[in-house]
Amino acid sequence: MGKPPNLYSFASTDDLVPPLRSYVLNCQNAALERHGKFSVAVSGGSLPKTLARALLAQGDGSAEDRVQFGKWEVFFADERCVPLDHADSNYKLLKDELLDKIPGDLGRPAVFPVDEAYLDDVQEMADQYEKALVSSFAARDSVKLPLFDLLLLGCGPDGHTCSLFPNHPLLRESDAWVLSISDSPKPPARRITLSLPVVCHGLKIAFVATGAGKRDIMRKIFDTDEGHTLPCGLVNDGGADKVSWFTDNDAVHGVGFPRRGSL
Ligand SMILES: O=C(O)[C@H](O)[C@@H](O)[C@H](O)[C@H](O)COP(=O)(O)O
Repeated sequence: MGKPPNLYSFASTDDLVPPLRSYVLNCQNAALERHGKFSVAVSGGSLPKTLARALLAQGDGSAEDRVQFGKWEVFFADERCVPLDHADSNYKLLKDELLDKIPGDLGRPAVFPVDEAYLDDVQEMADQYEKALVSSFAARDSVKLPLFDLLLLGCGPDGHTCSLFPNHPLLRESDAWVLSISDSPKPPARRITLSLPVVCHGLKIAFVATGAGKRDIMRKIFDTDEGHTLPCGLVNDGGADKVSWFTDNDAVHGVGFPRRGSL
C-alpha cells in the first residue's frame, strides 16, 4: 500500500473554503505550467456549492491566486441520466452554482456535459462520454487512462463516491473509462460514472466532506478494515498521498486517523 491520504479538518465550512481555494489553485498553476490547460472532473451533491464559494471568492490579487477559468476543461466525475436542465442534473447544478456566476474577466471554461441524445440508453451515454474523454486526453497525451489534473469528489453516507457504490460490480471494472449504472441506490437510478482506475489515476484527488452527517462514514472509511472495501476507501488506497480530504470538525469528530496540520 502507498502513502496514506492527507486528511485536513477545519473548524467549519467557512474555514475550509480558503484552503480549498489555495489547493485548487496550486493544482491549476502546476497544470498550466505543465501543459497550458487544467483538466478537472467534478462530482455533484454538496460539492459544487462549496467549490463555488472557494473559486468565486475575492482573491488576494496575486498572479498565483487568479482562477484562470479560460484554461479549464471541466468534465463530470459522474452524471445522472436526465436532461441537462433537469433538477437532478449535475451539469445544471454546477452551472447554477458556479459556471453562470463566473465574472467575465476570469474567462470561460470549456465544459463537457453528457450528450442528451442518449438519454434513452445509459450505456451509450457512458460510451459517448468516454469518446469525449478519448478525444480530449488520448489525442493529447496518447495515454491508456485519462490523466485528470484534479478530481473533486464527494463522499456519500454509505461511502460511495462518484456513482461508484459499495459492493457494486462496477467497482471491479478495469477496462472502461466511463461506466453506466442502472440500479444506483441513490436516485436517480440511471447514471454514468468515471471508473475506479480513472479516479485513482488522477494527478490529484480531493474529497470535500462536511457536517455531522458524515461522521459515521468517515470513522468507517478511516478507522476500520471495512473502510478499505468502500469506494472512498478504495480511492484512498489507490490514490494514496495524491488524495486530500477537506473536512470540517463535525465530519471527523471521533476519527482516530491523524489529520495533517496545514496544506
Ligand atoms: O451525483 C451524485 O450523486 C454525486 O456525484 C455523489 O457521488 C455525491 O458526490 C455524494 O453523494 C456526496 O453528496 P453530498 O456531498 O451531497 O453528501
